Amino acid sequence: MKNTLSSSLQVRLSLQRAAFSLAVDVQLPNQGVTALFGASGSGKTTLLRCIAGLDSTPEGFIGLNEEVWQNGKRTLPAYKRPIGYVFQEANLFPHLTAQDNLAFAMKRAGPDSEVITYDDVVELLNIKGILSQYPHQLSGGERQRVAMARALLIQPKLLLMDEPLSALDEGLKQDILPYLETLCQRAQIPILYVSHSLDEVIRLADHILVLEQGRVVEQGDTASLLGQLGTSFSKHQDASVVISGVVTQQTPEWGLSWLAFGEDDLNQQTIAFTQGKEQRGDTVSLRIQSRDVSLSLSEQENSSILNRLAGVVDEIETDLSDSSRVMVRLLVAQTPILARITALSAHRLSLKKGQNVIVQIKSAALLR
Ligand SMILES: Nc1ncnc2c1ncn2[C@@H]1O[C@H](COP(=O)(O)OP(=O)(O)OP(=O)(O)O)[C@@H](O)[C@H]1O
Repeated sequence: MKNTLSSSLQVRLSLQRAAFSLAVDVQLPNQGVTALFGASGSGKTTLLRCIAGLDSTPEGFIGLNEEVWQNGKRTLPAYKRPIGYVFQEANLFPHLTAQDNLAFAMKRAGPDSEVITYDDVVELLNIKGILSQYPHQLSGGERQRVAMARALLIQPKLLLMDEPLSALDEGLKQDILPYLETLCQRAQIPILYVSHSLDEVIRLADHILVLEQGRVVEQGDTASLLGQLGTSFSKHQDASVVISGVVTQQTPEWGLSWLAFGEDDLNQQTIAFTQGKEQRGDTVSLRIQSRDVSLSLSEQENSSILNRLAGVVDEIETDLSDSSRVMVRLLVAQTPILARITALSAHRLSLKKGQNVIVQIKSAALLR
């Protein structure tokens, strides 16, 4: 089934199921991770299942790059779609070892493309030592890593992940997230990733699609969506922005690295953060939580806060559910940063659009 389409995942679907209706018309990037975010019951799983061909929407259109999987006249059955699917539960065959579960997937692999080799998958997900085990002998996190390996060894052209970490406890989640991050960076295929966790979305997603009652209400690349007001993210208690830049300086004696960010070389600012494995010259993304940002009208020379950046107030949003707080969108070197402060402070500082302020960010609070 071939058609002339631009390079992307195109999904146009409508489905009515009792009181719930799904109506989606989106064109998603054909690379990187797109997070599907939204409240319980908003239709995230239903959308994935329709894309996979597990739920039927005869009128819809689904195409990836030049392949059409569904166009109203013809529908490619689920088992013929080159899709890897990772569910909340690993769903491995209980009577097969991890290795045999993988071998089963490899038999299903499409003949024409090798996304990733067996050795790479085993190394990437660090499962060499558990290949001879049966699923019941594995921990939840190990089972989920095998399930991810299995999904990749189908050599899919699209990977669907439906809350793959939600059944794991917090410790296991933190153990498995780095594998997932590497997988997302290394896999040269588009990934649709359903999650309720803003933390996971920020760490993994390049793009975000927000669903509400079966409709797409927000979408965009992660950094710009997080930097806007009036979205579900700016109202989130963990509202954050992500800034990317280059490490220009390191002071190991103080355990700090310095990141230069900004629109261009002439208009850059530098921010200190706790040193990790990064080297000078590396590109690094930092998450700044709005609650860790404070504002001042003048330089506080005697402050313990290292990061004191010149910024301009761009927009102020009142919090309808809590009149004691406001969210201020600032531009620092043309980069949006959000500050959640009290309404009283905003009043005392007479904050208004276009005002110059000093944006103070605690280095110790910055997250990689
Ligand atoms: N098999 C089904 N028959 C009837 N209604 C269904 C069926 N599966 C899901 N629904 C309904 O469709 C709506 C969307 O469900 P869906 O599972 O896609 O939401 P979701 O966003 O993935 O939710 P969650 O985050 O809780 O997993 C819900 O109202 C749900 O009750």
